[in-house]
Amino acid sequence: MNDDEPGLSDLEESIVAPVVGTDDRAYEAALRPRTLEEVVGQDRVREQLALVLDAATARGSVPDHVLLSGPPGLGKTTLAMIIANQLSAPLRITSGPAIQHAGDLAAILSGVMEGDVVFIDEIHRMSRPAEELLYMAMEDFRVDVIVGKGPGATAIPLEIPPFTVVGATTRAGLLPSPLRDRFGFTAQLDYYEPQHLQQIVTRSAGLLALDLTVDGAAEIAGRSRGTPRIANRLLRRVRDYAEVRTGGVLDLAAARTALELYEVDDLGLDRLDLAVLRALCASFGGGPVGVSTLAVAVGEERETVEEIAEPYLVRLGFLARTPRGRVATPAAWRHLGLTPPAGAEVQLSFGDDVPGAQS
Ligand SMILES: Nc1ncnc2c1ncn2[C@@H]1O[C@H](COP(=O)(O)OP(=O)(O)OP(=O)(O)O)[C@@H](O)[C@H]1O
Ligand SMILES: [Mg+2]
Repeated sequence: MNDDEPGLSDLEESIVAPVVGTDDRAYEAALRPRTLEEVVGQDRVREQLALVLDAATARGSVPDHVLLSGPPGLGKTTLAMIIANQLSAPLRITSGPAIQHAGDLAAILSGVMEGDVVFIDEIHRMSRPAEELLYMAMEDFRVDVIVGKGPGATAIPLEIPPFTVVGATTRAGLLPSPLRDRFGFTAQLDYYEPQHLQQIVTRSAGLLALDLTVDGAAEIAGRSRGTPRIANRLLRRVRDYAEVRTGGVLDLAAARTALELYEVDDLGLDRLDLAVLRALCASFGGGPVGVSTLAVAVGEERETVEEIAEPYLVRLGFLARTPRGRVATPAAWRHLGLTPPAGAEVQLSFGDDVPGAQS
């Protein structure tokens, strides 16, 4: 995992964290859709991808390189596996952090066979020299293998057969544009609608042979923050509860009680999210307040507040990052059962998303 990214241990502990946790892995393999038809939601991406793959198959050529971009847990790895599956092609899996030297990538690419799919997860974390090698391989199907060291080193060009790179990134903005430009197709994954999440947990319940009712599924979906990975994780917590307390029926009451027990509220806010909102409204009158001050008030690192709690609060329209600091919106006050002060609307006119705004 990405040890260098702040607050990750907190992320993994949290039940509503979008990133993969240790107990997700075993389940995810079983719950992953294996074909495009099984993928729920993301209709546009699914149609576009189907077209790219079908056209290549019809032409008897390899498809364009594909970049999958979007927040954690929305299905990038799933789609990469499906691409290889639909092409009946072997999938070679690697990741940006694993490719620190151009030679690491050269070693992988020099073993590629015609039509292989090379999946590079977290592609934005590759080293610069490796990126440069990748451009060339993607465009010209050629890599320069460096033989020897220092001034005597020579580059031996090596042809590689046509293949397809599937890159995945949570931070498309960090990809240098020459690399981005070499992908013929970019799929931008977006957060899921509640009805799609409901379909996803219903499907997962079927695969796990669970007795999940329609309203139970809707309840879990509503608390899943638009993210299939979270939906599947909440489903497992509700299952635990149901097995022990309700004889195995995952209905609305079981879902509600279980998720309240795990401190996931009806919008999917957890303890940290609520602590941030409460501090902002109750201790700082709704702001503006600097993020560092806010972090101290909830007893967390600034990074934890900024990267774990805030993105979803901003997405919900509960918190605004203004040049003068963080501000609670009237919706946030109301979610806490508080009355927004007069003028809460006015404060928002400072702007709504200024990353790195005053702290
Ligand atoms: N469209 C979907 N339909 C059904 N299940 C899905 C869908 N998308 C994702 N999932 C489920 O969510 C889980 C997480 O998806 P996946 O691992 O593909 O996310 P990711 O985008 O690769 O995340 P990360 O950025 O952390 O690598 C999968 O195991 C799968 O069960
Ligand atoms: Mg992934």
